[in-house]
Amino acid sequence: MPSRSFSTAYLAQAAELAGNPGQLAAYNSQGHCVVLAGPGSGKTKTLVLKLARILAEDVQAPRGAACITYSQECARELTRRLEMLGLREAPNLFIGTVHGFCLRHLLMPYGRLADLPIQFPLSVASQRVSDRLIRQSGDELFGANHPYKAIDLGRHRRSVLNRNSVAWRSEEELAAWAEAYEAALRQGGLIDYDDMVVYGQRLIAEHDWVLPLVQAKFPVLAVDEYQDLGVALHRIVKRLAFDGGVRLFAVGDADQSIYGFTGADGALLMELAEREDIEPVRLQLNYRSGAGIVSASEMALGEDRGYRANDPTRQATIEFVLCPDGLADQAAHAVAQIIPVALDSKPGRTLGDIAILYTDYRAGDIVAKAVAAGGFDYIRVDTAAPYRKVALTSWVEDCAAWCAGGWRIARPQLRGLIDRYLAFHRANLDDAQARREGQELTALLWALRADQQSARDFVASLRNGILDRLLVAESSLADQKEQLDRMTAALAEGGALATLDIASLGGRDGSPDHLNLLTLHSAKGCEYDVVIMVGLDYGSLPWRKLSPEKLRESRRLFYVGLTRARDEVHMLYSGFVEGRYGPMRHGRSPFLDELEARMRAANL
Ligand SMILES: Nc1ncnc2c1ncn2[C@@H]1O[C@H](COP(=O)(O)OP(=O)(O)OP(=O)(O)O)[C@@H](O)[C@H]1O
Repeated sequence: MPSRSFSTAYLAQAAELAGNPGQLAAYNSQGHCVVLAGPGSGKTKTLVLKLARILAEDVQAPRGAACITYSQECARELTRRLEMLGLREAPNLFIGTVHGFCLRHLLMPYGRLADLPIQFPLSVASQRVSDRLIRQSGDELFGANHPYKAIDLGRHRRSVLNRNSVAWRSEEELAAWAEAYEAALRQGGLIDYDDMVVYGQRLIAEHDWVLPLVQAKFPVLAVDEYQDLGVALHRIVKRLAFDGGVRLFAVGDADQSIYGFTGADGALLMELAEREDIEPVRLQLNYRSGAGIVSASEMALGEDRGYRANDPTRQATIEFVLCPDGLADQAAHAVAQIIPVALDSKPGRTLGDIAILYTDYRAGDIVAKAVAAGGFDYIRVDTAAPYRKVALTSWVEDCAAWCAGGWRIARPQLRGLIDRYLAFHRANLDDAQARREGQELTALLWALRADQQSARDFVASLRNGILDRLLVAESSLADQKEQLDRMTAALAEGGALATLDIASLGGRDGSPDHLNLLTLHSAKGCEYDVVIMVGLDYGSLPWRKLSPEKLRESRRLFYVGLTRARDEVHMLYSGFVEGRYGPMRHGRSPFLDELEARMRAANL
């Protein structure tokens, strides 16, 4: 057990690992370690504790660690959990997405020296500009209404890194489109999100001198959700760890790999775990779900992984519900029947403990309408959400949480908010400047504390007070400014979030008073008492006529949904999906047929 000074929260959590030999082995590991484990097995918990321990025992400031993950939601969860242990974003602790790491810690410091063929200072294309250039370059090459899809363009760029290879040319149209789009970006002096990782990889692969510089700053690299990170990051990790002497601690679950369309591949995690110089650790206990849900989820996956519930006596509810009149009927049933009963059946359970999961934002629109008609407030996470979570919008939400009362219990911590704010300044601030900026932010947030205030006024004050000035000075934040502008527009009179108050803005990642509406993809990494999955019809999940690989990925998506639940899973279906020309009656999802048959055979 650790020797240096640790917070009480750390000691309490670390003590919990003592009962789990796998977690303990990972926690005590001395070199590179990869934790492979199923849902709810405490991978993220082990990762944050191990990182805290390494930082206290093995690494001296100003050296530190980089902790990276795939999405902004996961990065925020990591930030939250590390803060609870007393660790927060700092010059020697990076907590964020792979894109943020590549931009801030590879391309910005070393890209110019390496003479990368991109323009410095770096300027990141906003989503709007990037979408426009993709569309224009495609139309110019192939004419309007061409059959090629932007999603495939992205996958090709992310997954084939060698532009001189046969693989790059094997999809000739996508290669030509990528080259035209990138030329248009460069003409505007811009890079996009994929460029960050692709050029980050190139920098690391082609310039040996970068390795000791990264290693000097970050002798430790922790990666969460490894299965989602794709081939470019995999190469960055391998080069840093096995050529650059960076110590690696990675966790992931290939069965939860659901981003194949972005080029991610669960096999990369397995490849890593099979190396001789890595200590692999497997975790079997599921702390999250009741035993019935653990068994059912393995049946849904169609694989026997040997996972067990930590508490085999805990009750679980799993039900299949036919709602014959389509998705709106399913949503109405969830609102009128399932949610009221779920709220009543466990003392202290709130709306925040319940989630409705669906396949895409169109289904989200139908669900949101039914939920609003039922009089419930909700938080919605999908592509139709009024703004995307990027580091800046997440930070604004966390400032709101602090001002709305979080300051009383240091959740989030003010120091963490200041350090994240300083990290938005791409130019290195000297100590005096950093202190001044920190003092200014503190004074502003202190003045904005209020238990009740409109979110619109709060965001306007934050922008007028400090943010707009920052955004004018930092062109590399253009993509993030776009999302902040969308947040501002949604909060304006007549906007989708016009009535939001500061506490709800701060609680958009989870609030006891709001039901959670999410796509199955966004639910990754989350947990709820009660999970209601809607749209489980053939043609929706899975789509029909999928390739075997895409069908496997759909099954994993179904598995991710099921495994979010602690106590109850309700699976709703109608037996048809709405098509362009009316209902298409292909029956319910074959995943449900299989699962129900297996559960019956096992007497579950
Ligand atoms: N040793 C332990 N003792 C008690 N509770 C634990 C232990 N390890 C993890 N937990 C709890 O189990 C739950 C799941 O943990 P965590 O989120 O770290 O799992 P995960 O493996 O990252 O899950 P997923 O892959 O589904 O996102 C959390 O509520 C966590 O606090």
